[in-house]
Amino acid sequence: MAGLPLARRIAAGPLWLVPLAAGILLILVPYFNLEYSIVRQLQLAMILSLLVSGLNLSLGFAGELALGQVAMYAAGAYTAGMLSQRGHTDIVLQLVAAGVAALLVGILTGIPGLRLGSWSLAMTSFFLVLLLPDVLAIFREDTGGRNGLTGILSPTLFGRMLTPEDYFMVIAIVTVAWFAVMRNIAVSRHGTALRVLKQSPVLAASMGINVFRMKLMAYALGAVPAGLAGALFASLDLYISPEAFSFTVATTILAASVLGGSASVYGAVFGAFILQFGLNQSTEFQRYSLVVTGAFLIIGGVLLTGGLSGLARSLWKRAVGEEPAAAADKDAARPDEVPAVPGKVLKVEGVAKSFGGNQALKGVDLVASPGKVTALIGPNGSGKTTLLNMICGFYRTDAGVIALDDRQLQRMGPDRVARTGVARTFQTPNIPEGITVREAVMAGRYAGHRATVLEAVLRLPRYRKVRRADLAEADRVLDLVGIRHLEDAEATALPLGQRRLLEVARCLISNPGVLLLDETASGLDEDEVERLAEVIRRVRDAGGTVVLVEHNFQLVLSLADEIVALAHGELMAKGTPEEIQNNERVMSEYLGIDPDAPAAPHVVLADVIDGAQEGVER
Ligand SMILES: Nc1ncnc2c1ncn2[C@@H]1O[C@H](COP(=O)(O)OP(=O)(O)OP(=O)(O)O)[C@@H](O)[C@H]1O
Repeated sequence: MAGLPLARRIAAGPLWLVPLAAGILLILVPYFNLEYSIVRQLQLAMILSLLVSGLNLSLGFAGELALGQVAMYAAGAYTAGMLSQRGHTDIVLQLVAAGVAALLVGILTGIPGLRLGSWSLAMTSFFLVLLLPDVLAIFREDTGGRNGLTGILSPTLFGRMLTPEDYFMVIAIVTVAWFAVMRNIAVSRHGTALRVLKQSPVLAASMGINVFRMKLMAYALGAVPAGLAGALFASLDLYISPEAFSFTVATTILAASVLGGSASVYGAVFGAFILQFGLNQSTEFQRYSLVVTGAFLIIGGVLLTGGLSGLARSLWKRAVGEEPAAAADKDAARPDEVPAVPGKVLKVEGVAKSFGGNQALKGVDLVASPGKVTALIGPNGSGKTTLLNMICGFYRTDAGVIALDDRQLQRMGPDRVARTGVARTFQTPNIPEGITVREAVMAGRYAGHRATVLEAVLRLPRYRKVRRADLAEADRVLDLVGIRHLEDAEATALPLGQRRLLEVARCLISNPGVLLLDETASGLDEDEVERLAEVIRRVRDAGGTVVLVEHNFQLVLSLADEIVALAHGELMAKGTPEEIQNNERVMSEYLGIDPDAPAAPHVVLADVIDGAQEGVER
């Protein structure tokens, strides 16, 4: 697809200039002599877009539904209002205090909400909104209770009283500054890590990311713009009351987020402006605001995947004419020299696990060494995946020891196990949406190499150093698996074979002590299996420790240095490929080949295995 020439030219330039220009226009609105009603709607829309942006951080980026933005909005507004009542009218002071107060509310409500897991954050934050009027009533001496907070003084800046025009500019500058922060977070390694978390907490933990801390960070950080919005709102009308923080406002924020596209940075602005101007089109709309909001929610959620920003993005892609990933060059050159992949010794001794009365593993031993491929085979239900999940820390052992070199893993959670050096792929490739191949691979270094969110927002030297290393390492491992030519493609758009190679690259970038490959060849055609086998050989020859859980017996025979065969949760056989091929129990129980059948087994074994394989593969 060729695309439109103008769109291609714009796409080649720095795209961030577009929102920057829009931001500058917004700041300059007071010079355009617009009607008062429009100016007011613009101010309210900017305040709403701050609220929506905060929700997007937890809902759109981290995948956690939280409705508590309104409570943090109120925390910011009442903090600023009460400061003002007491004569502290400086808007910068109020913004800082409101941001901190909202952050505290975010942390305090986020910890129990997230600890309880699944839907509890949505529920706790929902109750927070319902409880708000009562909380304000309890502290009515300070908050004015249901009557609202009066006596808020006009805002000042460094001792100077602000005119309405000045105050518009303050709101616009805060909004533009927050969206610059949000954009820097979204395109940083933290933004990618949040998308990993949204894709799957299991994936995030397997990459060494502390899921709880990451979710809390997204939720609490999302509180900051809500606090800022509260402070800006308090000084806008110089009066606040509980009605401004009602459940209707919570649904408006949610509807604007979904309509604009919650996984997008600037979608918050689209959604907020449409909701703000839409709801104020007529008094009828305002009277039935919940219904109107619901309609917007349905339009955004049902008719538009990814909201308006998702629609804009796909139209833009069509205009620019991006090449689909699958059409890219298939046989990219791979480097002859492979840098070392220093593996560690994985030892599993006497590991047992039962699920209720079902004894899935009954004391299994396994040793995987550097520079070797150790294959784990067995019929369906023999306990391979259970063992893999126990090595990775997803299941606790009932008995036995799992160690990587000298460190015991069996009591660690999955993120700690991953940080110790265990990396894994998944039976179904687990790849986050909305990021490129390069970003998906770089995410594998997130947990092992730190740069704080503040360093990312301000692009400080440590962040830039880590980022440079992320990029260089991504090039290295993408070269190693042979898909570097696809690094700018959308990761989820790759065909299955390349997605599996991407997962291997994402593991390798963390310099794993052991690489666990969970049925990596399933669903691949012959060429793809051969490419995968070549990659595994390269990793092994470079000194990596590889554990291969695989149903493709031919692949296992061609790659493995040692094969461990399980049956009914127990060791059935262990040995070299040759020994396993000659093991009658493996032949009969795993492959269903009758050892007494009249044939010269070694001559026809490959054909027999091929035939038997169809029965084994799922
Ligand atoms: N979370 C779980 N809860 C209950 N039982 C489980 C759980 N996970 C595994 N099992 C049981 O443990 C046994 C081993 O299953 P497991 O998935 O480890 O086998 P497998 O060898 O990986 O099979 P497959 O080749 O089909 O992936 C099975 O009986 C399975 O039903």
